[in-house]
Amino acid sequence: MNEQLLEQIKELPKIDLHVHLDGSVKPDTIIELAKEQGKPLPEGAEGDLTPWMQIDETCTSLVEYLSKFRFVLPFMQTAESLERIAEEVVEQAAASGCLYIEVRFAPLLHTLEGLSAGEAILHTIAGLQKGEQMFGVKARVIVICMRHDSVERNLEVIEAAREYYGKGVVAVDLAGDEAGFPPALHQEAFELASRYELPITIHAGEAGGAANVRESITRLGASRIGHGVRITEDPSVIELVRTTRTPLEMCPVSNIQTKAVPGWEDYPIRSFLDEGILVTVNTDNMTVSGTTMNLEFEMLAEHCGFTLEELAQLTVNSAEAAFLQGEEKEELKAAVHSALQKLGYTL
Ligand SMILES: O=c1[nH]cnc2c1ncn2[C@H]1C[C@H](O)[C@@H](CO)O1
Ligand SMILES: [Zn+2]
Repeated sequence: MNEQLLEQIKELPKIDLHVHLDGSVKPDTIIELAKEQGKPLPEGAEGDLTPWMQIDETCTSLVEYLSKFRFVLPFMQTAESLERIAEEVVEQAAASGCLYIEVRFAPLLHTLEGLSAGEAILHTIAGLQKGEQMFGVKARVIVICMRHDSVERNLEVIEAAREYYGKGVVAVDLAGDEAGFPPALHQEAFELASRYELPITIHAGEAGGAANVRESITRLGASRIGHGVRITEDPSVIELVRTTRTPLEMCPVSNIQTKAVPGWEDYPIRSFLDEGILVTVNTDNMTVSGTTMNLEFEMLAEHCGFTLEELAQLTVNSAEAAFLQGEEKEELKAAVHSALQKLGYTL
C-alpha cells in the first residue's frame, strides 16, 4: 500500500466509540495479574498469551468469537485489575492517535469476587480518568447489559449505570449472543433506561438480521447501533437508519472475523456512506480482534480504497455520533480539521 498514506493515517486523529474493556486487555497484563492474584493460568498457557486471547482466521461465528472472553474474566474481578486494564486501554488508544474513546463493559461480569455492579463501574471510571491524565485521551464509559442475563439482572445494571451517568458513564448497551437472544427480550430494561434519559446504543445486525436493527431503534430506543452491517438485507431498515440519522458503530476487522460479512469485497461501508448513513469506524476488541484504530483505517484504505479525506470524515462522523455535549463534539471536529490541514488537506 501507498507508504505516504500509511504515514498520514498515523498522523490523523481518531475516535473509538466501540471498544470493549475485556476484549482489549494486554496479554502481558494477564500474566502479571495471575501472579499478583495467586491464580493459575490454564494448562499450557505460558509465555506469550496472545494465542489464548486473540481469535484467528478459522473463526466461524460470533459465538465462537465470544468464547475468547472467558480467558480474561477470572483476572478482572478486583478494583485494582479494572483500574489497571481501563488505564491501559487509554494507553493503547493513545498509541493509535485517538482523541476520544467510549469504553464499554458489562459490570455483572466483574462481580464474581464481591464487587457490586456499581463498584465495578466506579473503578473502571477511575482507571479511565487516570489514563486520560497520563495519555491525554478523553475517555468515557458505556455500561453493557448482557443478552443472556435476566430482565431483573439487567434492571440492576441500568440502575447502576444511572448512578454514574454524567460522572463518567455516557450510555448503556446490550451485547452478547445476538442470534440466541433477540432485542425484544430486553425491552423492559431499556424502557427503564429511556425513562432515566440514558442514551442507548445496541449491538444489532451483526449475528442477527436487519429486523434486529429495526427493533433496537423502534422498541429499545437505540440512538446508535453497534455494527449494523446486516441492514443490507432490508432496504426499509437502511431507510430507517438513514432518515433517523442513527449512527452505525462499524467494526470492520471484527465483522470479517465473526463472519457478519463474508469478506472485504462485501464490506458495505462505502455503500452506506454513499446512501448518506452516519458511519463510524471502531475497533470492537483490540486484543481479541488483534486490531487498533490505525489498523482499521489501513484496512479501509487497502480493501475499500478510502482516501485520507474520507478517513478524516469518518472521525468527524464519530465526533458527531459521540455521547458528548455539543460543545465537546465541536472541539473534537475542530481538532480533526486542523490536523488534516497540517497534512495539507481539507474536507
Ligand atoms: O462484537 C460483539 N458482539 C456482541 N457481544 C460482544 C462483542 N464483542 C464483545 N462482546 C461481549 C463479550 C464481552 O464479554 C461483553 C462485555 O464487554 O461483550
Ligand atoms: Zn461490540
